[in-house]
Order: sequence, then C-alpha cells, then structure tokens
Amino acid sequence: MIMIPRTEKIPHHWIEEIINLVGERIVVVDREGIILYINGAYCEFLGTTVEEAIGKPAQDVIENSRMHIVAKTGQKELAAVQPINGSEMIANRYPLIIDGELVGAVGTVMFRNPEDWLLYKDKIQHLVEEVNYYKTKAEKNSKSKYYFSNLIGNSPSFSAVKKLAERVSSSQSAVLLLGESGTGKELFASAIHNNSMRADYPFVPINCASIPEHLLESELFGYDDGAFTGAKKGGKKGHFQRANRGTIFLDEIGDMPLAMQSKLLRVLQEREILPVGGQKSIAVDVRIIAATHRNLEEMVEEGTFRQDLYYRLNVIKIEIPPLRERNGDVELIAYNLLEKLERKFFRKGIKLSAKVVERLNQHKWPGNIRELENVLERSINVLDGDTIEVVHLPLYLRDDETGSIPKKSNEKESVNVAERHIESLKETLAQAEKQAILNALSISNGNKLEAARLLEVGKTKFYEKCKIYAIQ
Ligand SMILES: Nc1ncnc2c1ncn2[C@@H]1O[C@H](COP(=O)(O)OP(=O)(O)OP(=O)(O)O)[C@@H](O)[C@H]1O
Repeated sequence: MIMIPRTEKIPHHWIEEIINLVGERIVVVDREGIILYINGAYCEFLGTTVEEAIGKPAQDVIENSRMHIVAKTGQKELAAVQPINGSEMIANRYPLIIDGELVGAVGTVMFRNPEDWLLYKDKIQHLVEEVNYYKTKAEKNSKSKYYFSNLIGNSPSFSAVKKLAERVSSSQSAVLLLGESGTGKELFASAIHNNSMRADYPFVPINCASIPEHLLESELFGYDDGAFTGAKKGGKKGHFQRANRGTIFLDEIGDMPLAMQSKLLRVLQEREILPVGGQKSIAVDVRIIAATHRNLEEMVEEGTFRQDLYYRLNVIKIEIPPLRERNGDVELIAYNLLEKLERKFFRKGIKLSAKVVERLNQHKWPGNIRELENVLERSINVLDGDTIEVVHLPLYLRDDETGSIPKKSNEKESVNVAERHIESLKETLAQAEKQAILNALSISNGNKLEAARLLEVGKTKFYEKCKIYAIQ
C-alpha cells in the first residue's frame, strides 16, 4: 500500500482520477478559448479524444460552448443550460484567476457517463418537460401582471398616451388600442385592467388571429355537452365566461371574421353569451379591450369590418405611438430590456456604446419594441465583453456605418477600412438572409406564414430556410 506523508501534496497523476471519480466533465481553456486540458470523460461524451481536443478552440470541440467568452469577461456563468449532442446539459463556467490575473476559464458539465445520462433522461426528462410547460404558463400569467409603472418611456407622445390610459382605466367602457405591431398594446391592456376595479378578477388575453376560424366561436363562448363530435363531455367554458367580472383582451380584432363580428356585437349589446350547441344564454360581466394594428376605419369602408361593432369598441380610443416617434425612449427602453436579458443570460453590467445608442436612435423600428428586444438578445449572444458595440448588432443595423464611410478616402481612412473584418460574400449573404427572416418573424409576431408573405417567398422555401439557419 502506498502511504503519502500528510505534508505532501496529492500526486499529480491522482488528480485526473479524482476528477473522473467525482463524476465531472472538465475543460480548461486559456484566455483565447484554446483548450489546455480536457478530461477523458468529457471527450468520451463528446465523441472525441483528449489528444484531438487539446489545442483546439473550445467552440470547435464543444457545441454551444461559451468558454471563450468567460475567459474574456471573467464573469462566471452557473447552472447554464447547454445543448450538446441533442441533450440539455447543465454547465458551470468559472474564470480561472491565478495570482490575481485572469488566465482562462474552467468549465464543467454535469453527468459522468452515458449510462448516468440515460438514467437522467428517463427519470428527469419528463420533469423538465413539465417544468417547461408550467414555466410557459406562468410566463403567460405573469404577462397579465403589468402595471403602468412597467410601461417604460418618458417621451411626450408616450407620456400623454400613458396618462390617458391611466385616466380611463377606472371606466367600464370598451377601449380600442391602436398601434403598430410590438408597440405594447397588450401591456397597456394589462395595465388598464390591473389599475381598474376589475383587477382582482381575471384578465384574459385572446389573439383573434391565432385561433382557427372554425374554433373561434367555441373558444370565445364555450360549448354545451355534445355540441359536436369530439366535444368534451360536460361541455367547456369559453374565454368570456372565464373572464367574468374581469377584462377580456381581444388582440388583432381586425382579423376577426365577419360572421364572428356579428356574434361579438350581440354579446356587447346583450351582455350575455350563447355557448355553441346551447339553448340558454348566460349572462357575463366583462369589460372589453380590443386592439389592432390595422386601419379599422378603412376596413369599415371596404366592408370587411362591421361599422356597428366598430362604434361599440371605439368608445375610448388610445393610439400608441410607434417607437420611432418616441423621442429619447429607445435608450431608456433598451436599458430596461437589458436588465431582463441579463437575468436570462446570467450577465451583469451590460452597456451600450455611444455609437450603438446613436444607431438605435436612427433606426425606424418597424417591429417596434419587440424588434428592439430581438436585436439586444442577438447582440448579447455574440458579446464577449460588457459593452455592446456596433459590430455586435445585426447586419441590417450595422449597414448605416458602411454607408457613412466618407467617399473621399485619405490614407488614414483606407487603413481603417482595411482593418475592418471582411466576411466572405457567401457568409454576408447568408447573414443578411437570416436577419431578413428574423425581422419578418419579429414583425409578424412569430407567425411564419405571415413572415413568408412579407418576404414574398413560398411557404416551403421559408420553412427550408428556417431549418438551414436553425430558426425555431
Ligand atoms: N413601454 C414598454 N416598456 C418596456 N417594454 C415594453 C413596452 N412596450 C412593450 N414592451 C415589450 O415589447 C414586447 C411587445 O409588446 P406587446 O406584446 O404588448 O406588443 P403588441 O403591440 O401587443 O404587439 P402585437 O400587436 O404584435 O401583438 C413585449 O415583450 C413587451 O414586454
């Protein structure tokens, strides 16, 4: 038996064995993100060997690795979910500080061997799915929990609208929220509800455009027992009943089919609903807040929206200004969104460079705040320091910079141009294509068919491109 004197350190060759025994997969990178050490267990899981992995950039060996980022920022990232080989792993990444100097990073991912992983998959995977389900549901519920204090913006145009909405929240009358996509109509509806006497009762948001036409009536008004084949035994309550004494938010009201518009009008007039297949009407006490990005007056003239319904909904009209007309609000909102994103990405202290603020202020924001959210999230994904610079912005927002290069070049400028990182034409085109798809999805609120229509490409081609660029 080998005896080690107590004063002696653990022999070097024991360390690897100890690491493997405690079931860790470990990787160590230098400041450039090059792998200095990786243990056998990790390599086995990755389907490589220690010899092959050492000396390579971590991103080339480990899928979705952020080790090179931690080695630069010095900010640890704990319990981050990292998809590897189609499985979600739990990764911890620590900056490696030796003698007070940041020299690299150490990363671990959980689960020791494929058997452990399979065991985990069987036992835990369904729990993960359940958690995800409840998380989405909770997010949806918390979405209804907005107050006027959550509506960020100090510009005169926005403050006036916010004040008006606050003033009318105590009224019982219907509200019509008008504004481009992503301007915050749902947030306004939620804040109005939470500031009203109905706040203790449900706020039920419905997107009229996302419910298939043949289901809209039963979704809104419910159905009675045996109303149609496949109907749930005992019938089902509709959204109006669920919203009783509270508020129903009918988003995209301009997309409601004419036949349904007549039925909705009847509910507004009679204050009662008739479930599908039902014989008896049910009284409901619901305040209606409707919203659309469409021009309802034009639709009334064209005959695609009922005039009487328009008058009923348009008792209090609130027009939310687009982001480009909200002077000074972009930076304020961007920092507010960054706080949310920092929590999501386990980051802290992210700033915007002055040039980025300038660029954001110049942009027209067709997708409004939702587009701004997407831009910031994308920037954080490629950020390896604390400050978002123009290079971190999507290509379409960087373009102006290229456009602003002085035409008359002098020596200094040509050096600057040469120093800029030039990507291949193929890569540039691919990035532009991907960004165009993301923009269209942002504007269409994630609706792929609408996005394909905006881009004037066929459905199949659109789905194909989404697959190529891994857009969900
Ligand atoms: N004033 C604001 N301050 C901070 N965040 C905001 C503000 N307005 C909107 N947002 C954020 O922007 C995103 C879009 O908001 P929302 O869904 O309310 O827009 P919408 O006008 O209802 O969009 P659509 O018409 O496409 O349904 C949300 O993530 C929301 O949290």
